Amino acid sequence: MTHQPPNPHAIDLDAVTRTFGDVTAVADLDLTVRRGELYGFLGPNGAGKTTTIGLLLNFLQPTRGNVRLFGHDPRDEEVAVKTRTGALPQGFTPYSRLTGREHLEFVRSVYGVDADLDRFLKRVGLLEAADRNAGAYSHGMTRRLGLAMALVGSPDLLILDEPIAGLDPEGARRVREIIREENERGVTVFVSSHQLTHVEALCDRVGILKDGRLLMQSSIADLRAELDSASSLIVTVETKPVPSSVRARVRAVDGVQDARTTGEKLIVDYSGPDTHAEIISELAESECGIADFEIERASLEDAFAAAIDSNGN
Ligand SMILES: Nc1ncnc2c1ncn2[C@@H]1O[C@H](COP(=O)(O)OP(=O)(O)OP(=O)(O)O)[C@@H](O)[C@H]1O
Repeated sequence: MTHQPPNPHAIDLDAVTRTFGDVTAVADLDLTVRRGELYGFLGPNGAGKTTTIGLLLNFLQPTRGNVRLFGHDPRDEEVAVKTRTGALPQGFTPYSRLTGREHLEFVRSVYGVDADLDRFLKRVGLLEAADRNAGAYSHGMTRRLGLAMALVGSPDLLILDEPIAGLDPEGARRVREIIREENERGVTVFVSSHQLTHVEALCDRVGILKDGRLLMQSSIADLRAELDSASSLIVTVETKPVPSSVRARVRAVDGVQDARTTGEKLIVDYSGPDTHAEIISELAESECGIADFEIERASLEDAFAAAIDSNGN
C-alpha cells in the first residue's frame, strides 16, 4: 500500500470566483495557506473577505473554481472539514436565551469532545459572565464568546473574520494573545481584517484583497524590508526656487521615483539604501545648496493604503 504524504496546505483556493447576480465578490482567486501558517487576509470594506470566508466554511459555494481545506472539498466532505475547523464568522450573534456557558456546552456536544469549559471561558475573559444570558453581552463579549466557541473543538484550522474589530485595547490584546498561542501549538490561522495594524504584529504572511482580487501577497518581513528602503528625503534648500534643471538631475539619480518642490522644500521619493547620499551630493553641487534635510520613512500602514489606492482608484 502506498502512503500518501499529508497535504501541506491547510487552505487551497484554485481560480475561485463567486458572483451575486451581476456583482463579482471574488474573482479568479488563487490562494494557498500552508499548515501552521498565520495568514492575514486584508482588504478594505467590500473587498470580498467575508465572501471568501463563506466559501471556506461552505456557507457559500463557488460559482467557478475549487476550494480545498486539508485537501478536502468542503462541498463533498463537509464533516471531515468541519471537525478540523473552528470559525468566528463576521455576523455571529448568540442565542439570546442561552448563557455563555450553554453556548460552549452546545459546541462541546456537537464536537463530542471532553473540554474543560471554565478554561475556555477564562481564556477569553468571560468566566464571571459565563452564566448570564449571552443576548445581553456587549459587542466585545460576543466576539470573545464566538472565539471561545471556535476553540472548544481543538481545531487544526481557525478561520476568524475580523476578530479584533470593535474590541477595546484589553479585548484586542487578549484575542491577539490567544491567536498567537493557538498558532504556537500548531494551529493554522486565517484571520481577516480591514486594518493592517490589527494583524501586522501577528501574521507570518499577508494577502491584500480588493474588488475580489488578490493585489499582493508577502511575508511581513519582506514587506518591511521593502519599505525600509522606501522613503522621502525632504530638503530645505539655501537658494530658492529650485530650478527645473536641478529637479531633473535629481530625478535622474538611480532609485529616485519623484522630485517635487513645495515652498523652499524639495521632496524626493526614493528607494534603495544608498540613494539618499547620491541625492544629497547632487544637490550640494548644484546652485541651490542644502540648508537642512530629513528622511521620512514609509510605514506599513502607508504601504497598505498605497497598495489599495494604486489599484483602480
Ligand atoms: N449575499 C450577497 N448578495 C449580493 N451581494 C453581496 C452578497 N454578499 C456580498 N456581496 C457583495 O460582494 C462584495 C464583497 O462583499 P464582502 O462582504 O465579501 O466584502 P468584505 O471584504 O468582507 O467587506 P467588509 O470588510 O465590509 O465586511 C460587496 O460588493 C458586497 O456588496
